Amino acid sequence: MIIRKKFKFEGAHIVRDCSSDRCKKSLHGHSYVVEVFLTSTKLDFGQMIYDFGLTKGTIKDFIDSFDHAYAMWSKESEEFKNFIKSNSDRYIEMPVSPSAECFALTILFIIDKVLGATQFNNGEGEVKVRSVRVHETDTGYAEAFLEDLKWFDYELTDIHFSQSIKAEWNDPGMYDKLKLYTSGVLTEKPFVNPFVERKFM
Ligand SMILES: Nc1nc2c(c(=O)[nH]1)N=C([C@H](O)[C@H](O)COP(=O)(O)OP(=O)(O)OP(=O)(O)O)CN2
Repeated sequence: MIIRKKFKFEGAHIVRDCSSDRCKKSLHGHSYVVEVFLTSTKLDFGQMIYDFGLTKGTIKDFIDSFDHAYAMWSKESEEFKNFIKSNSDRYIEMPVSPSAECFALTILFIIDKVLGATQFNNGEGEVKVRSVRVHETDTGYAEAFLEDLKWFDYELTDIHFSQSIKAEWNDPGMYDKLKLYTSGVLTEKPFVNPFVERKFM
């Protein structure tokens, strides 16, 4: 079984080296729609794969990082990157191009790590991200699966969120915690879901 939760963000980018002239040469934006698909090995005590509400914490905060933000490939020139950094508060530097494909891969990559760093407290099974679909326009989307992550060898430390983005997270330290847990420095899962008092056993 698969569940799906939809998120949205308004983002800006340039996709260098693509075939579309407008896309590769001009800064432009899209109203992105992100669909996150989750699976599990069993249903939780509420007979759900994963309560939709639980995706509105860390996962939503990460996706919302891209809202009103400029997403740029770290391969951009230092001059261009410095221009963005000194003239725009919200930006994300990524080791991959900000194409729909790479947004999907990057969001999938982070959600996979977030789920691994989350302590589930309502009898959930092994909750996994099945895929992430990123709609760039009404007519085009890219969908990334875990097996596609093999195309890139990137680490959480290669993705940089600006200070202004981090300041708006419910926990401004969440990305540092995720990096510490993923690298094994932190041994306890940093994201803890609420305990649920059960009425039916
Ligand atoms: N496979 C991909 N192709 C394109 C991407 C992408 O991320 N992955 N991105 C772009 C551009 O960002 C562009 O702005 C969107 O392109 P397109 O779908 O052609 O946009 P239009 O609004 O012109 O499309 P309509 O057909 O009018 O809906 C280009 N390609």
